Amino acid sequence: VGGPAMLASQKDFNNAVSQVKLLKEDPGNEVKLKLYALYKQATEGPCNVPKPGMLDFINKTKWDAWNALGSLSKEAARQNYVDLVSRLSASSESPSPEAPAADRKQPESDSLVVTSEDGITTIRLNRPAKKNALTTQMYHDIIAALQAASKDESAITVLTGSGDYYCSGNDLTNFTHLPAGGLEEMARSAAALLRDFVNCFIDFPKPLVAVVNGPAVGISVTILGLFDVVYATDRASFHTPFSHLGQSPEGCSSYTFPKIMGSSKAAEMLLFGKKLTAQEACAQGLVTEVFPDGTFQKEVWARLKAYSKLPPNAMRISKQIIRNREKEKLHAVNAEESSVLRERWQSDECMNAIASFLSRKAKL
Ligand SMILES: CCCCCCCCCCC/C=C/C(=O)SCCNC(=O)CCNC(=O)[C@H](O)C(C)(C)COP(=O)(O)OP(=O)(O)OC[C@H]1O[C@@H](n2cnc3c(N)ncnc32)[C@H](O)[C@@H]1OP(=O)(O)O
Repeated sequence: VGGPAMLASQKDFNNAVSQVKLLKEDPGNEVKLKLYALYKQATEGPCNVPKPGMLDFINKTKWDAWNALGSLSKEAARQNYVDLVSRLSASSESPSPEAPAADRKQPESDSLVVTSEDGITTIRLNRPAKKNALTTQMYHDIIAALQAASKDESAITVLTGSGDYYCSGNDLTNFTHLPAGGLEEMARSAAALLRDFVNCFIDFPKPLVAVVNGPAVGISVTILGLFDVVYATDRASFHTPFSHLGQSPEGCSSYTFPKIMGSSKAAEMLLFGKKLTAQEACAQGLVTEVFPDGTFQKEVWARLKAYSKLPPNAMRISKQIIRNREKEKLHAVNAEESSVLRERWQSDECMNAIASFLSRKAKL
């Protein structure tokens, strides 16, 4: 993964502040409140003034919006302000401001489709012929999509798959393109990518929902412990065959799974690769709710559309309260899991398992 994207400069910010005054359309109170909060955060940092009294309604609303930005850095607030103003300027000139993901940098390949509609940003794995196995490019594109979604106007972000599978995990051919530095270099760069990828889920600030439209394997299962809600079709299954592949758990599952389902159920999945049905995963607490396949899409999207109308700041803040105290621990777990896998990927056990799959001798 390349370095962080360049953040907006003070000059960009000043230009955006002037641009706001030239907007042709009134952006409405909610957006004005967001602009106010980002401006305060960008210029003064985290909210540091006493909360106005209950009856001072206007100032209290402004204070709440500023305070909701928590410890967002001045630089990130400046960038968010510039992004918001540039979207507002574009939409006041464009005839179709609601065009899905119009202002979003689209993924590099068609294997990932990102859309924004009805307050929901949807990241769809779109490689159905390969059961949505994750290529190296897809990891990069998902990272970029999550970073964009964390700053966009949507209230909720969803990850789902196209076709009959949710995701068959890491594309095992990722390990067949040996770089000049050989196996060691490949394992090093895979571990760095894995770590960045999982960090994005740990840090994601808005409600994150998995719409599991079919069987899920490997890393697509382990990261579910970092989602806020997981809806599954009754056709889904949940499989983490790490020992079969000579690998070890990732996605913080070595920590989240024992916490969610207790250590012996977690061990059955993570050590012995026991595949869970959707109902079993729900009973273990990994899945929030299971729906009949025939009505899955209709029921889930109707529910998500209703949830996306809830006040977005309240949802963000509630997520922060629920997740923040765990973040440091999760980052440490992610670092450890990635470094253990770096060694595993150089082992004979792992190489033989991958070779077996690729030569069509083994399937899960
Ligand atoms: C140097 C940088 C590298 C960066 C890498 C980043 C590293 C991060 C890695 C994090 C660690 C992740 C771990 C995991 O996710 S472990 C799990 C890995 N997944 C698997 O082992 C699944 C393998 N697939 C199967 O067993 C079966 O395909 C499956 C049971 C999923 C479906 O079986 P079914 O019979 O229904 O369908 P097919 O097998 O015919 O599949 C259709 C085609 O899709 C291809 N396929 C499916 N899954 C994968 C996969 N994971 N990797 C590669 N290819 C996959 C399959 O080969 C078929 O292709 P063809 O039609 O061409 O034959």
